[in-house]
Amino acid sequence: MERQIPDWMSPVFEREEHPFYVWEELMKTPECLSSVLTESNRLLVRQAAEAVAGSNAVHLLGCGSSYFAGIAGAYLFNGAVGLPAYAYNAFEFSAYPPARLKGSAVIGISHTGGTAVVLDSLELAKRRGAAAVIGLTDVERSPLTLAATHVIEGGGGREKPLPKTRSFAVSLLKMYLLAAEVGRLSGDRLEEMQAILEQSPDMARQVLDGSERLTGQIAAGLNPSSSVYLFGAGPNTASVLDGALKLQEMAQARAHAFELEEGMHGPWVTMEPDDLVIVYAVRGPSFEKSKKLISALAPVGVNIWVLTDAPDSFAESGHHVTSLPDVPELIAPLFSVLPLYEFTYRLALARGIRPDAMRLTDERFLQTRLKLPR
Ligand SMILES: O=P(O)(O)OC[C@H]1O[C@](O)(CO)[C@@H](O)[C@@H]1O
Repeated sequence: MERQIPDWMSPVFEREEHPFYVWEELMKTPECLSSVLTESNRLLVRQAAEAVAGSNAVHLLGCGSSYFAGIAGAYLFNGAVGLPAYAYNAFEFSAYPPARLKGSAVIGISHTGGTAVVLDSLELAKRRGAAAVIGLTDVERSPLTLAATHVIEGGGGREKPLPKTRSFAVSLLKMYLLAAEVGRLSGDRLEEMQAILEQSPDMARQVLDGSERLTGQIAAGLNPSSSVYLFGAGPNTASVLDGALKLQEMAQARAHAFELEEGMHGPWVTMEPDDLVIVYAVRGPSFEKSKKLISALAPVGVNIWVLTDAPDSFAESGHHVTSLPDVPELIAPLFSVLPLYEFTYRLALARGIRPDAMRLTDERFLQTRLKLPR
């Protein structure tokens, strides 16, 4: 069948064994975070923050991982900066826009800087009188750069494989730096958060190194037909959404992500004993409820993996436990998502799946991908 493969798609067909591109990109996360922390970028952040500081609300939008980064950003703007903030899928924003965009800040997130509905959304925001139209992209001189009034770049350029990993952490760092600066301009002291962001490349490296062994063990022990359920609350809602997306993209796993409370209102009854349940139990308003979910699931017999900044609370539990860094919950996703990517990569290898390919080596899926409207 006659067809044109776009250039950006060709790397997904290149590698047939470890290390796949997706692994290389994930391992580059620390250096890509460092590339955001440059003097020139700090200037861009300061200029963008001045524009956001005078706004009456913050609207964040993107697709896939970039949308989920927006969800995490909304928690921070609401929780630490005191600006009402909302996150949207970019198509939803452009087709069903919120009322009263005048005077607001609209932040479009796109790793590639070329996703059409993100560009449409920023044009709409300008027409409707937004006070600031900010773009976060990892690709310099991308269409997003032209569409936005302020752009925060850096981040290592376009990821080669279709499933993106480092882009989520990079978008979060840019957004957190922006929020911290807006907070500073408004008189809030977010110094602890700022200090952690400065150390984020080293901390990300520690999380990646520290979780590699356990994530490999969990992946190797999982039954090929098992589903994966992910539960997270607050900012870690973004982590479970992105974790599930990567499990689908890289390992074609049946993965389901839920806000903690939502998952307890029905979806849990579809679990089977061989399934894996991943629960974020992070100190904060949802910690006790997460613990109760974990202990309530015992009779079902599922495998449980707890990601927590309070590992002592689960020392005797018999579950898989990953220790997360001791950081404020509002910026936790920058680190807490990383073990999920490692697990997903190992699961793809264990299941004989090429994680770069997003199933496009199967002609039927390739034909569909080429026809999907973007
Ligand atoms: O951030 P961008 O470049 O707009 O792309 C969005 C999404 O597209 C994908 O690459 C493929 O669906 C996701 O991994 C990513 O989150």
